[in-house]
Amino acid sequence: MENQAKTTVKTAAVATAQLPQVHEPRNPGMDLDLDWVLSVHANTSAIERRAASISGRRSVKKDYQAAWMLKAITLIDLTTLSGDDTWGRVRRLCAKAAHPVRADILDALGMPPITTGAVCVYHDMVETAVDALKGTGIPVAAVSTGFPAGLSPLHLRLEEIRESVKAGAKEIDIVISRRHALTGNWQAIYDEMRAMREACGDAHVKAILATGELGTLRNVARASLVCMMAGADFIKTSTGKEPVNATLPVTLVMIRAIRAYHARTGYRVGYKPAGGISKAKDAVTYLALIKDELGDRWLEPDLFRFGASSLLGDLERQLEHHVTGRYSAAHRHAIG
Ligand SMILES: O=C[C@H](O)COP(=O)(O)O
Repeated sequence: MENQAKTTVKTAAVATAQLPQVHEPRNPGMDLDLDWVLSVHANTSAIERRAASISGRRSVKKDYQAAWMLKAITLIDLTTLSGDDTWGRVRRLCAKAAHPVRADILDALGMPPITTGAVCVYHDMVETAVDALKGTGIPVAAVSTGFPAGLSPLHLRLEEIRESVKAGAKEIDIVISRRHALTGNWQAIYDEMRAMREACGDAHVKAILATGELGTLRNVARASLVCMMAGADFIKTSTGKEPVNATLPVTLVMIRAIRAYHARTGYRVGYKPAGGISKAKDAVTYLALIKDELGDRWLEPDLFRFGASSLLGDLERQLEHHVTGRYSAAHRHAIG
C-alpha cells in the first residue's frame, strides 16, 4: 500500500516537478509600439468571471497534488523584505532555500533534494545572501531602484542596480513609476525600463508593475506590454507592500499580455505573482491557471516564480500531512 502510494506520487512528480532544466533566450525587447499599447483593453467583467470560476476550486489533499506542491517550492523566490531584516535572518533564509523540505518528507514522497528558485532580498543584503548560497546554485534576486515606491531620481535607481549586480545579484526586481502609468506616459515607462534593463547587464530583470496602484486592469495590460517591449525578462505583479497585491484577475491580464507578446515576437517572458500568496492551495491554483493559459513550458523556474515570504511554511505543512496521512492509511490497511 505504502509503496503503491509512493509510486503514484513519484510518477506525478516526474511529470510536473522534474522536467529537464531549460533556458529561454532572453527577450531583447522591441521599439515602443504605442498603437499596440493603446489598442489594448481589458474586459473586466469577463476576466473577473473567469477568475471566480477557478478561485477556491483546488484542494491539496490528493496524492498527485503533492507533486504540484513540490513543484511550487522549486518556483519560489524565497523572500525577506522587512525593515528589520538582519544578516542572521538572511542567512537562515538562505539555509532554508537550500533545504526547503525535510529529508524524511522528500524520501517518503520518493523525491530527490530540491531547492527554491531564488532568494529575494534588499540590495543591502545581497552580499550576505550570495555568500550564504555559495555552492548551492541558487541565484540571489535584489529589489533595487528605490523599492518599493521607486520614487528616487533615475540616476540613483540605475546606480543601485549596478551596485546590486556588482554585489552578485543575478536577478534584479525593479519597480516601474506608477505615476507615469497613471498619467498615460508610456514613453517614460519604456525609456526608464530600457535604461534599467541596460544597467542590469547580464542579470535578468523583473519589472514590478505594482498592479494594486495602477487603477485599472487596462493599465495593467498596457504596462505589461510596455515593459516587455523594453526588454523585461519577467513581469511581476507587486512589491508585496501595496494594499492589494497578486490577484487572479491581474494574473489573467498579465499572462494574456505575455501570450500576445510571445505570439508577436516569438520571445517568452516570465511571470511572477508576488505579495500575499501564503497558502498551498492558492499556489496550486496559480500553477493550474498558468498551465491552462500558457502551457507547461511556463512552469519552469526560468519563466515562473512566486514572490513569497510565507508560502513555503504552508507547503511544507501540507506535504507533511500527505506523508503522515499515507502512513496512517497504510497502517489501517495492515491491521485491517
Ligand atoms: O516580492 C515578494 C513580496 O514582497 C513577498 O510578499 P509577501 O511577504 O506578502 O509574501
